[in-house]
Amino acid sequence: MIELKELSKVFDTGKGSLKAVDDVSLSISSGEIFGIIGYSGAGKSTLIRLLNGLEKPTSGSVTISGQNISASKGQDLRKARQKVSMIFQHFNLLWSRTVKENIEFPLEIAGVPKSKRNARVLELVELVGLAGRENAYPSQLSGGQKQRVGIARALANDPEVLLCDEATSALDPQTTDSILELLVDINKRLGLTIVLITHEMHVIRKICHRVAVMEGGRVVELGDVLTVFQAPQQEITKRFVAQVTDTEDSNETIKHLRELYPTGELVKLIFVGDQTEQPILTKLIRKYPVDINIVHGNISHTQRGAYGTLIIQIKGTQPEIAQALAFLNEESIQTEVMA
Ligand SMILES: Nc1ncnc2c1ncn2[C@@H]1O[C@H](COP(=O)(O)OP(=O)(O)OP(=O)(O)O)[C@@H](O)[C@H]1O
Repeated sequence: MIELKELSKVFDTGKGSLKAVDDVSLSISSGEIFGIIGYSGAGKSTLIRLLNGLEKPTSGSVTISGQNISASKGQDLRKARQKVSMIFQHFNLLWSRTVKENIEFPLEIAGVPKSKRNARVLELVELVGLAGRENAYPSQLSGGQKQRVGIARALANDPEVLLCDEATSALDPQTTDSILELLVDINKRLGLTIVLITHEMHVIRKICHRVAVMEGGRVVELGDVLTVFQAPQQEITKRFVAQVTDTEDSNETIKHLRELYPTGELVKLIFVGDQTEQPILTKLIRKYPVDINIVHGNISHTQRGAYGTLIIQIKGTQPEIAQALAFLNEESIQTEVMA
């Protein structure tokens, strides 16, 4: 569906040249929700502008549904860009137009006749949950409602790809969740391919199928969300994953427990997918004469299934503890004895 091949973008700054996107190759399947995460300056915005044809690559290519966007010009480029739509952090609505008129705008530009426009706008208003607010002005809407208008407007001309540029960064956590749910809903209902850029790992965890981590213009890690959360490879990915799993609390608790119980072992267990629903600890204490103390735990849900971490203290003799750990490994639970 989307194919990036050896894509690079170099900017000439006053102080020399700067590689904002550096040799990126990846492909995104039709119907996928693909996340790109990185800190400020990593090259995410430049990459997304290359995707919608607003920037020309210095080298490499962007192909969407078989059409090379980066090599197209004039009428061809306009046609190719119709397949791609975008929503923004600050919504980019027309303030002097109502909800209905904002959503209608891209239809007007595309030359859709007035009679057809009305029906399409009402359909979109319904789809994004704004029924009853058609005649309100953007200034009368909450942030979440403004983004719903942005989404409806982006969908007006039936794009194949929706690009989301930090689309929830200006929203509070609850509103963020409702917009993310809407994106998942339209992805499923319309089979729309979604590419989003963000610096927030919870956005990736909640809705993406796969994730690419960007640093210094390069994609340094790429994989299925569940795999990346379970076993991040790069330092930067570990930091992003820690945003949504580790808490200050757990470190404090471990330190505290170490002082309270100098004996035994503190072990971090990592569960993935179906394992999160199995009574593995019950089996363990029935089988081995060890005591288990649960110190900290959480389960997170991704679009690809659940994963969880649990920190336990195991008390018993050294051979008993070793047997218990071997049992957990046999059950395919990843274990990490904490120092
Ligand atoms: N038009 C431009 N001219 C010169 N340098 C640019 C231009 N656009 C981006 N850059 C530089 O390219 C690098 C990548 O910027 P980019 O905006 O793509 O990163 P980002 O990951 O989106 O960060 P942010 O979230 O802060 O926008 C930065 O060092 C930036 O200063």
